[in-house]
Amino acid sequence: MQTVLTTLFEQHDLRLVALAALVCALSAFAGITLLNHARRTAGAMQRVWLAVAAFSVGFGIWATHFVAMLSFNAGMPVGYDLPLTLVSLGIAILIVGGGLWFAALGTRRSDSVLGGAIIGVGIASMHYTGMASLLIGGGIAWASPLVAASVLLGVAFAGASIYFAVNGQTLRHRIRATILLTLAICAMHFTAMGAAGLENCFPVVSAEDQTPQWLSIVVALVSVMILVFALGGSYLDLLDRRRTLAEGDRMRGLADAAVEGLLVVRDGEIVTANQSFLSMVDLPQAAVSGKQLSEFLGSAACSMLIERPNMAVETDLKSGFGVVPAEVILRQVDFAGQPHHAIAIRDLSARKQAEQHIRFLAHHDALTGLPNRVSFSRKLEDEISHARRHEQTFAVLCLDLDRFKEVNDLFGHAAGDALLQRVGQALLGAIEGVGDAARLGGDEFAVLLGDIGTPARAGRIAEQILDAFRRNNEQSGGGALISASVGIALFPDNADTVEQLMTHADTALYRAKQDGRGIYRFFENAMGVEVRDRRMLEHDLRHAVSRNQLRLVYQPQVDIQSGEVTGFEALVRWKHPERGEIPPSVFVPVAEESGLILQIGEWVLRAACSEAARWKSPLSVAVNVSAVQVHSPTFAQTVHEVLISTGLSPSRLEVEITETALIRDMMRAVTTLRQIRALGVRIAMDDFGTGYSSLANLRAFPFSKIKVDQSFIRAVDNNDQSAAIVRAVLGLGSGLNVPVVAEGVERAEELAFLKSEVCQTAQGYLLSRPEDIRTFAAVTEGRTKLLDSIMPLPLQALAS
Ligand SMILES: Nc1nc2c(ncn2[C@@H]2O[C@@H]3COP(=O)(O)O[C@H]4[C@@H](O)[C@H](n5cnc6c(=O)[nH]c(N)nc65)O[C@@H]4COP(=O)(O)O[C@H]3[C@H]2O)c(=O)[nH]1
Repeated sequence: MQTVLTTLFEQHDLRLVALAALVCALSAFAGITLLNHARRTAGAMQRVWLAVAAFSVGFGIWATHFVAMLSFNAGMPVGYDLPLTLVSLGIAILIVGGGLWFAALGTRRSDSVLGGAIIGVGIASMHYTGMASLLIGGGIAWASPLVAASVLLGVAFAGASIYFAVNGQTLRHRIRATILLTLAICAMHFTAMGAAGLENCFPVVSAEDQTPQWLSIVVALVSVMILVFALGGSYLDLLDRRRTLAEGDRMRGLADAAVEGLLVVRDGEIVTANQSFLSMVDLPQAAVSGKQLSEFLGSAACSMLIERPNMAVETDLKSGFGVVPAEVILRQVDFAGQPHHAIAIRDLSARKQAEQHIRFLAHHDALTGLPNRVSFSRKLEDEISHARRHEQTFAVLCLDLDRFKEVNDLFGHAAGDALLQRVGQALLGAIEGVGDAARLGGDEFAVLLGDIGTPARAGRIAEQILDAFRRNNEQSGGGALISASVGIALFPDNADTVEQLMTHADTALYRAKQDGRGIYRFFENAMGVEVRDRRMLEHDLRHAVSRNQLRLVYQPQVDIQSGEVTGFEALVRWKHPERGEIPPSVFVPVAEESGLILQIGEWVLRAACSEAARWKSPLSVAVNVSAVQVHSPTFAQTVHEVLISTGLSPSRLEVEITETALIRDMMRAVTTLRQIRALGVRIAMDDFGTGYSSLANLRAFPFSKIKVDQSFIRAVDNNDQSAAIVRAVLGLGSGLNVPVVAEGVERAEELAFLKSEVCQTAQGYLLSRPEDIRTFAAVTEGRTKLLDSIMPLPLQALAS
C-alpha cells in the first residue's frame, strides 16, 4: 500500500491523474448507461448497443491508462510501441465486450458479478499489455503480490460495479456503479504501477521522443469520443426513462382498470400491486409493497403457484376484511428488464356465494326454504336403509292445502306465496325435533317421521300439524285459509321403496280430501285400488266421445205460475261399456283435471244445439260449461261456430257457469262471457250461493239468470235459514231484474213455497227427472206447453 501511494504521489503529475480519473469516470458512466439501454433492447439492436458500450469502456480504460502514463515520471525518457499499444486497446474492447454481454444476457444475479469480473480481467489485461508496449531497456521488476492485488482490485470493483448496474434502475444505482468501475480501473492501474520496479531499467529513446505527439492526440480524440458516448448514453437513458415512465403509467392505468387483483412479485416479495388488490385487502400501496406474498396467500399456496405456473390455484386471501376465497394464477414476466412473477388474484366470494345458492336451490325450495322433492327422496332412501338395519318403523306424511287454488285466485299470487311460507313455518314448528319437512311443489308438502314406534304416534303428529294450522288461522284473525289434508304411509307395513311410500301417502291424502278435508288418513290397501280406478276412468274417458258412449238427457225448466215448460237443461251421461252408467259428478271432475272437458264440452254444446234446433217449439236449451272451457281462449269462437253450423238462434241458448269459472281469472272469464253475450247467448249463474263471493260475481258480470243452488231449496218450506236465503235471492233477482230459477225441487211443499214467494222458474225431480228428449216430444214439437199433459203428478202440487 505504501509503495502504491508513494508511486502515486511522488512519481505522478496529479493534475494529469485527475484528468485520467475524469476520462475514466466519463467512460464508466457512458458504459453503464449503454449497458442498461442494451438490456432493454433485444436481438441485433441489443448487440449493437453492447458493442457501443464495449467501445466506450474499452477506450475509456485505454485512454485512462495512457493519460495516467503521461502523468507518470519514470525517471527516464520512455516511448511506446505502436502495434502493441493498439493490441492493448483491442484486448480491452474485446474482453470488456465479453463481460458486458455476459452481464446483459445473464438471468441470475451472480451473472452480473461474473460479467463484471470479466471486465476486471479486461482492465488488467489492457494494463499489462500497455506496460509491455513501453519502450525502455532492461526488464521491469514486478512485485508479484501487488500485481495480484491490482488484478484482484480490478476484478472485485468491476464485479461490484456491474452488479449494481444490472440490479438497480435508479440514478443512485448508476452513480454507484460508475464510481465502482472508475475505482476498478484506477485502483488496478495505480496498484499495478506500484508493482512496477523500474530500478534496473534504462532509457532506449531520446528525451525528445519520450512523449509521443500521436499518443496525446489519440488520447484527446478518445476522450472526446468518450464524452460523446457519455452524452449519447445519457440522452438514450433520458429517452428510456421517459418511455418507461409513460409505459409505467399506461401499465398502472391498465392494471388499475383490471377487476382482478394484480401483483408484481420478485423473490417472494411484493414489488407493486394494482388498485383492485389494494381494495381486496383493504390496505394502501405502501403497506403492501415490500411485504412477503405468503403473508397474504399462505406459504402452501405460494409454493404451489411456483410449482404450477400458469395454472389457477384456489386459496384463501387474508385481507383486512378477513379471509376471502380467491383464485390465483402466476406467470413469469419481465418487469423493468428483470424476471418477476405477475400474480392475478380473482375474488371468488361472489362466485362461491352464487354456487352455494345454486347448491341450496338444487336441494331446497326457494319460497319456503324447505328441502325440495329431490332431497326429500334422498332422505327417504337413507331412512329406508337405516330403518332396515335397525328394524324400525317410520312414516311418510303427504300434505296438501285445502282450496289453495282458490286462495291464489281470489287474493293473488303474492298472497298465495305468503300463505305457503306461513304453512312452511307452521309445519316446521309442529314437527320440531320429531321429523323433517319438505315442499314437494305447489301446495304439496311432505314430512318424514323417523322411528315412530307405533303407527298411532304418526297419527298424533299429523293431528299436531293440523292443530298448528288451526292455531295459525286463529292468530291471523281468521283471514287466512290454512287447512290441510294429510295422508300417511308407513314403512315397512305399507311399502318399502321411496316411490311406493310416496304414492301410498298420496293415495291416503286423496282419501282424506274426499272424506272432508282438514283431516288425516292412513293408507289402506283398498285405497290403491281407488287410485288405479280413477286412472282407468280417465283412460276410458278419452275414447268416450269417439266411441259414442256419451249422450244427453234433458230436464225441463217450468214456469211456476203457468206450469209451462220454458226450456230444458241438457245434462251429459256416460254409459261405460263395462261399468254401465257413470254419473257426471264422478267423470266431469276427472275430465276437468285431465283437460278432456274441452273435447267433451264441445260435443255437449254441439249435440244440445243441434237437438234444440230441430224442435218446432222455440224453447231454450241450457248447457253446463266448465271453468276450464271458459278459460280456453277459443271458447267464444267455438260457441259462435256451433251456433252457425247447427242453425240454432243464439237467443235460445243459455250457458250455465259456476262461480269457480269466474274466480280463477276473472278478467279472462268476463272477457269470454262478454263475447258470448255479444252473440246474443244468455248466461246463467249456476249453484248461486255456494261460492265465496256470489254477490261480487253478480256485480262483475250482468248474468241473464240466477240459479239458486238445490241445497237452499232442500226443505225450504220448513227451514227458516234456507227460506230467508231464498227470499233474499228472489229479492235480489227482482231488484236486478234478473229471473231466478230454483234448482232441485223435490217436494210439493218446496214448490208451493217458491210459488208463494213468486219465484219464476223451477227445476227438479218433482217436476221431472232428466230424461231422453223423446220423453218430452209433445212439448218440443209444440203440441203442448204444459208439462202435466205428459207428467200429471207435479201439476197437482202447482195447483195446491
Ligand atoms: N237431488 C236432486 N238432484 C236433481 C234434482 N233435479 C235435478 N237434479 C240434478 O242436479 C244436477 C243439476 O245440474 P248442475 O247443478 O248443473 O250440476 C251438474 C253439472 O255441474 C255437471 N254436469 C252435468 N252435465 C254436464 C255437462 O254437460 N257439462 C258440464 N260441464 N257439467 C255437467 O254435473 C252436475 C251433476 O249433474 P247431474 O248428475 O246430471 O245432476 C243434475 C240433475 O240431475 C232434484 O230434484 N234432486
